[in-house]
Amino acid sequence: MSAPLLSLRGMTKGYGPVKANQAIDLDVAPNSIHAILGENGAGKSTLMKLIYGVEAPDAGEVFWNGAPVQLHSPGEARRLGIGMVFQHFSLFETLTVVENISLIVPGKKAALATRIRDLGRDFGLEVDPFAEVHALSVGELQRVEIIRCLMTEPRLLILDEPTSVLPPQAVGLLFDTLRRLRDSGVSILFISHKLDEIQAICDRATILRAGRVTGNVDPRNHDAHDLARMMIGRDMPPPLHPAQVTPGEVRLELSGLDHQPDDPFGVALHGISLSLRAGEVLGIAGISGNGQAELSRLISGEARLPRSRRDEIRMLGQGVGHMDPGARRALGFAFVPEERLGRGAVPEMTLSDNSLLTAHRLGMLRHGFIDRGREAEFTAACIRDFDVRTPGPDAEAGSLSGGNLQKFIMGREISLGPKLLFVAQPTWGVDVGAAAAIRQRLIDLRNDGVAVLIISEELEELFEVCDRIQVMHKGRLSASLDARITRAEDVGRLMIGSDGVAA
Ligand SMILES: Nc1ncnc2c1ncn2[C@@H]1O[C@H](COP(=O)(O)OP(=O)(O)OP(=O)(O)O)[C@@H](O)[C@H]1O
Repeated sequence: MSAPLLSLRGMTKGYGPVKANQAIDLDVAPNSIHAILGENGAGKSTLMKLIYGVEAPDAGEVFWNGAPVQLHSPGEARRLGIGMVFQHFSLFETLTVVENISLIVPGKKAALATRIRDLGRDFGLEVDPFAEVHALSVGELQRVEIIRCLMTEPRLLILDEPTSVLPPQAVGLLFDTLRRLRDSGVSILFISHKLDEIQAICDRATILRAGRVTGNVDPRNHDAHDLARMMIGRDMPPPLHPAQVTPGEVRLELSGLDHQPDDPFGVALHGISLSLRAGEVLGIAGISGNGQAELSRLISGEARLPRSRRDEIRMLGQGVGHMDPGARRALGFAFVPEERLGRGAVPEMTLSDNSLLTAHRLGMLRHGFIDRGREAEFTAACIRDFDVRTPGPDAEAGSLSGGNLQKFIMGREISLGPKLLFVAQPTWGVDVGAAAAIRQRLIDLRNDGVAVLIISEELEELFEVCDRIQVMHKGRLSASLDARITRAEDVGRLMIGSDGVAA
């Protein structure tokens, strides 16, 4: 390898008892796309935070072009030439692209707009500098974030799970951009759980397990199975076996639901109809931003209909359109929202207290007092059954890695023993081994007669677990398709609004 652009030696970082990074060595070559992979909680995000100066290491050295450097803040990292694009975008919706960029990059607006157009042309990141941010698609938002980073002329760009927010069609475009960047002299650190993506685009992969480096390979020389084994330390679980189940009574029914959300940037829903029975998994496919968030809020009860329209959403035999989430949960409904922090869990609270939020009905409240023993027992069982990597029930939810928090929330909701379970993005940010386990759990629930509704952007996932699929596009829901006989391309066509299947 040519002299590395960035070298880490012995990087170590602990959070209390958790050894998030232990003596990590890493060399990133110039002009390379370097993957960091590892299961949930392996220490990937921690390592990126050390490189970007967000966190300080307990021990270890950093070399930039061979010279030792200290990275005390993101500002220092940026001055050296290190940029980072986070998973969660930080743009102001009511400002234009160029206005957003001018908040960080100095210069006159006209000159900035020209640079935005030039970078767009050179790297396949076309976006209108004068477009208002709220009107952009997720793919365009990501382009703006990358452009903003490129304007500081980085030599190393860190991308944290960049494809997890993108619809399938946009992934190829992003990869073209990354290749062009590499060829123009920018190295890229690429975090992803998707092994096929890593093989498609990365020249090098460093694998982490439990905070240590367990492999450093050319991913093109290993198949996905090999990489998964290095990552999780064992073979992947065998494929799923959905049992023959005769669906039972209808547990969720929406009939011709129209809805205009309060949010001025929200998507209006038109004539949404679906029917889900006990012992069935129904999947809602679609590119995010087509009304899934609005539909989720109506089903969970976070958004409500007037009492007179309550029968437009029927759940477990009752019209529930006017009911709040607590009243719906009392009927046997459980729900995992897409946003883990803030809606799925309260980051500042312990896992035990987060259990209480939805599981209090399971005998955790007695005469107005919390039964702490019961609460801790329930939480410990979720942690054990769903392989949540954390010191224990007293850990704060915000201290868990993204994937482990997702496993915890899934575990909590499944442990409620619901009759109707609704999950948005069940395996978002979850590593391959844990994702397979979660999908198996969903199928087991179905086999046990639970009605399961899933919203997911991952078509493969939907085909793996669903009996039927409906596709959301511009606030409308397609007719129901039988997952066993429908082709992915047909769903793909409905996702972009060109109707290739007879509804
Ligand atoms: N601020 C914090 N306080 C306490 N523990 C933390 C903190 N940040 C991370 N950890 C712990 O450090 C370990 C590594 O977490 P990290 O977020 O780096 O993992 P990751 O590989 O990025 O996981 P994922 O794929 O789930 O995002 C985990 O056990 C996590 O719980």
